Amino acid sequence: MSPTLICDAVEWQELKGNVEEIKRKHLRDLMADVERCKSMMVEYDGIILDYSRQCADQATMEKLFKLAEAAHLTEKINRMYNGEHINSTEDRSVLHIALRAARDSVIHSDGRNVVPDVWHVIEKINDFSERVRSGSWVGATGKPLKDVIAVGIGGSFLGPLFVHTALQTDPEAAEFAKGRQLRFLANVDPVDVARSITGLNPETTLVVVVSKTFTTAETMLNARTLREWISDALGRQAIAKHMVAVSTNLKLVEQFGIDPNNAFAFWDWVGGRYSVCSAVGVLPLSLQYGFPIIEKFLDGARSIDDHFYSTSFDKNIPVLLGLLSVWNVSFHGFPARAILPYSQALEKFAPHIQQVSMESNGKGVSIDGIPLPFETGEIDFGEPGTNGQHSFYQLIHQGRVIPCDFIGVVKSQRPVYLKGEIVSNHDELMSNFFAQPDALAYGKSPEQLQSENVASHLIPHKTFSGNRPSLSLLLPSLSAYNVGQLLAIYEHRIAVEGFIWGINSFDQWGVELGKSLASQVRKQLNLSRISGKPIEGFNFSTTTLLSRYLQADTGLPPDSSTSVLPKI
Ligand SMILES: O=P(O)(O)OC[C@H]1O[C@H](O)[C@H](O)[C@@H](O)[C@@H]1O
Repeated sequence: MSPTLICDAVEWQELKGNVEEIKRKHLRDLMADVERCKSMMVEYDGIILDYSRQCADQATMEKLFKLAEAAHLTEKINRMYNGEHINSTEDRSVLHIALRAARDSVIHSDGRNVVPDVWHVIEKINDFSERVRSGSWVGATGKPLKDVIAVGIGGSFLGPLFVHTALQTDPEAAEFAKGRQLRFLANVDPVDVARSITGLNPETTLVVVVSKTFTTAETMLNARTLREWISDALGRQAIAKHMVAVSTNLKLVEQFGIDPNNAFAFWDWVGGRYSVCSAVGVLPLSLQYGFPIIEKFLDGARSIDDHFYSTSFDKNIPVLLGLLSVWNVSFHGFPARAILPYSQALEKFAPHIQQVSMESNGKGVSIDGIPLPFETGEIDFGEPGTNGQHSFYQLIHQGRVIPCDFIGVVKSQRPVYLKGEIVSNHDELMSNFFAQPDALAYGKSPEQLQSENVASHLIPHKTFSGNRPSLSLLLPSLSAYNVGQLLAIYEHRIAVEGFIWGINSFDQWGVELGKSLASQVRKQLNLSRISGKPIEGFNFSTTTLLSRYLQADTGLPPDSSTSVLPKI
């Protein structure tokens, strides 16, 4: 494929022209065209995508599909599914689809069919989680392990947290989780350690250390801290019963002191932020809910993998979503995207997508290393509706234009109805899901306000310009299967955006610089605390702040020969 930039393609220029036309139209008028709206609704496997409230028309869509062809989208998707090294800067394939592939499918990476490897680990998780859950695997003092702390950060944390939070209130999953707890320890802040162990007994706790590299500073210090917490209470030999690991680096797992038999592997062709369907998510989630529930989650993701691979662009939900994001960022110039699930169970969805999207697509050069003359990625943020409505929606309605993803669920996980109320509680929630997109699209004109006899000095304040784009995704329910579908839709959408922009969505060099500067600070803190060495090699600003920091009492005993665990 040629190393030219997509913005030089005639198809890109065509869209530049189209956006000027679209800007002259108001969504109010676009929404009046029923044929247009019909063409902007697709359904697959129970999920409906309605993108009729995008500032776009059928001509835009045709041009976006042409842009996709110009960007060789189909070839790029095929190269991903064929296990080619599309993550070229790390010389790796990108095969999270293999993590949820059917047992009999064949997916190659470097000449090897990886599906049997995947299923070998799945079987091991199934077996281990069942032993822990049934009480046949017990802790060092013979007690069943009913609580799990998953230690990990970034991709080794956010996806599993999102899925866990979504399943916690699913009636079927909750039934299987009775009497068990799953907690996460991500931040290296000792306060997070204190929170994660408060109320837990080491005798009945299993710690799962999750790290692709097994070198991440935060995770390793937290893992050492929990190792200390267990051995302090139960002795060093208890580690074998109370700590297991998920990693691609099984050598380091063993060096840490975890029995290699209790390590669950994954592979370098799984990116951290795309790893929730590997042992990273499947192990802690199976410990909590049992593997049969998590298998449904994998099935849901697989359904979308098949759809993404084989469906034409005009009916392909992840492709449509990805193209619309490119349209909003690169042609309309909208820098952000709000993710607004009308479901409290999806409260950790936006934080997960923040990593998947911003770590994948926040890049400054093309995959061939050419500086980009256009912006990539978007600023993702979000909160469940209706909470967001009482927080930042003011800005979305009358301030800056932010394309919104409204995500709704037809059937509540926990229906409630109060006698005498005109609607059920879920209907009340969903009234907002259906109303907000129109409020954004149509707005409210000064003429409407005048006809309502609004005082003239308030008219500018109460006017809504409208013409603010959104799209709606309606899921039938929020079962493990649907959660898997939602995850895969966003994973592939984000890949589509990167494929169109011509960047590498699967590396993350931008996280390295801060890490290496932190290690210089760590060395300085050690030298200053232990031997009173002066601060050297930092600028005026950092030197001043470090001096202030070092002057204060740490709250720790001066003698560093004993460990101190959080007081709880
Ligand atoms: O799983 P680990 O190797 O511990 O990595 C955890 C995280 O580390 C870094 O911050 C990367 O940018 C993330 O993509 C990754 O998920």
